Amino acid sequence: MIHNAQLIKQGAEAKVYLAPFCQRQAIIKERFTKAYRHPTLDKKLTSRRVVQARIDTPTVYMVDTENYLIYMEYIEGCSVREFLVTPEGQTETAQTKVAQEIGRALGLMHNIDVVHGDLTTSNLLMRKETDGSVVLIDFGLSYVSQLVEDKAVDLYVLERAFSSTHPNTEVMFEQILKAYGESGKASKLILKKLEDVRMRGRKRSMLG
Ligand SMILES: Nc1ncnc2c1ncn2[C@@H]1O[C@H](COP(=O)(O)OP(=O)(O)OP(=O)(O)O)[C@@H](O)[C@H]1O
Repeated sequence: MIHNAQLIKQGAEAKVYLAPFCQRQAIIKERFTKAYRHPTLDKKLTSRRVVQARIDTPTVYMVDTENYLIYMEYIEGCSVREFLVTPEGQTETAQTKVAQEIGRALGLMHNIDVVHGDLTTSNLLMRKETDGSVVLIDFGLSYVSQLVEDKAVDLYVLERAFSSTHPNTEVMFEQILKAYGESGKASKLILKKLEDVRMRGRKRSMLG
């Protein structure tokens, strides 16, 4: 039981709380499964890379390995998923701006060989204080890889999340890929690979 905590999400693998911590609001994530994988070598490498590359992610305040809790910065704002159902989120201007932010953030992340592993519009938050700049969250399935294929699959997972959750966002996703193509080192190669990954996805769904 966490003191004064407000449950904001009950998932299959974790509970997410909003709670006071050192005179501010913090997010506390409680995993039910075995201890956080965060302190393993791989996770340390991932988080160091992300911080060094100045990719915007919530600052981790504390990891309580005994109780499977991670304390992190509370990002005031909303997820891209929530934003896209607001009237403003359905305008072309707003979607273009957010798409550029997302594409740039993903380009930076892949530049440092971090593959997110679970890109969805719920894992992209928009910071209220900086007028909607995009913050990446939930690196629980992330890993370090230089492979073009892994990065292309990362993008494909997000593409599927867009097409299954947000109708009429094909143009927005194209804009994400355009911004991504302009910000990554090998991004043109990765975008080419994405076409193969899509084709495989289509074949698989045709086979049932
Ligand atoms: N640092 C944060 N600041 C603000 N809100 C957050 C933060 N971390 C998580 N949230 C909120 O809690 C939700 C769930 O968080 P998260 O994705 O980390 O949990 P999860 O249970 O692993 O979810 P998923 O089912 O997407 O894997 C987010 O979509 C977001 O609304």
